[in-house]
Amino acid sequence: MADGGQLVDHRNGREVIVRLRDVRTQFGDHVIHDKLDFDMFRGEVVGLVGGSGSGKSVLLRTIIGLNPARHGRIEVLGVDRRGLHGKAEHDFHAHTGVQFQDGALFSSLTVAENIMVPIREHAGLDEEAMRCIAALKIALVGLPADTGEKKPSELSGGMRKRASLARALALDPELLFLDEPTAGLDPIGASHYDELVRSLQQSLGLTVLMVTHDLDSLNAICDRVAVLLDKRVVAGTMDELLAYDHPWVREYFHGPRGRAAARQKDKASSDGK
Ligand SMILES: Nc1ncnc2c1ncn2[C@@H]1O[C@H](COP(=O)(O)OP(=O)(O)OP(=O)(O)O)[C@@H](O)[C@H]1O
Repeated sequence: MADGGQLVDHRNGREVIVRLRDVRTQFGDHVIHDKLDFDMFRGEVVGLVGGSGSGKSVLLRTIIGLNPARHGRIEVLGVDRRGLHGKAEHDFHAHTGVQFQDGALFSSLTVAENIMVPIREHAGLDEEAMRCIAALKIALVGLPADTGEKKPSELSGGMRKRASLARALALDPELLFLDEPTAGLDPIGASHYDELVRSLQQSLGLTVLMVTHDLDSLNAICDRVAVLLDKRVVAGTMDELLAYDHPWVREYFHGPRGRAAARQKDKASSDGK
């Protein structure tokens, strides 16, 4: 195994933007991650998969600093997470955007007001400028302009996901974390969301970590896949993981859903020729 939990070394001089070494997380006696290494390179989309309860959301929360690691080193954007407190931590959050599993929009606020929350907290702009930025982000994620005046409860599930993505992009982050963003969407809605993330990643130069159960998303937009296995990360391209011999990996990637997703990918690439 190469550095950072990689099956094959993909560094090739690329900038490591997230670097975890020997990380352990636990709740009481329940150890979730142990001796975990993980690297992410600038500009890539990494899908994070693993069995239910394997610790995907906890890993994401640990990287962004919402869950303290018991042991190990976590560097994000070249900064040691553990050394961040007060203003430095506050500034750090401006460089990262998060779309939580349930969207986590404030139900009493309109979509525009939701997007303005992080801007108000970090940028200190006047009301008019914040409204302009909110309108821009709403357009960026492909929502109609009048969505800004609506409450989250007035939106469809797919629109709420886009609204929550717009809020995650409010401060033009370098790093975007998405926790099961396509859960609950129908396959067409999910594939439109995937296309949106890919095009935003390319146009804005984002680095994206996406927790997912969705094999279609992995095939469609992820450059590499990180699998949580036995409390550690094993990361590689889809082809490298398909060749990796582990019971969970075999069942996940080579089971009926894995085969269907692979057929879909083959069809998409032959249609594109
Ligand atoms: N705040 C917490 N306190 C105690 N245990 C927790 C806490 N958060 C998560 N856990 C436990 O950590 C483990 C990993 O949880 P996590 O939510 O990361 O799993 P997951 O891989 O994202 O699962 P799923 O795919 O079902 O969403 C679970 O056993 C969960 O019960």
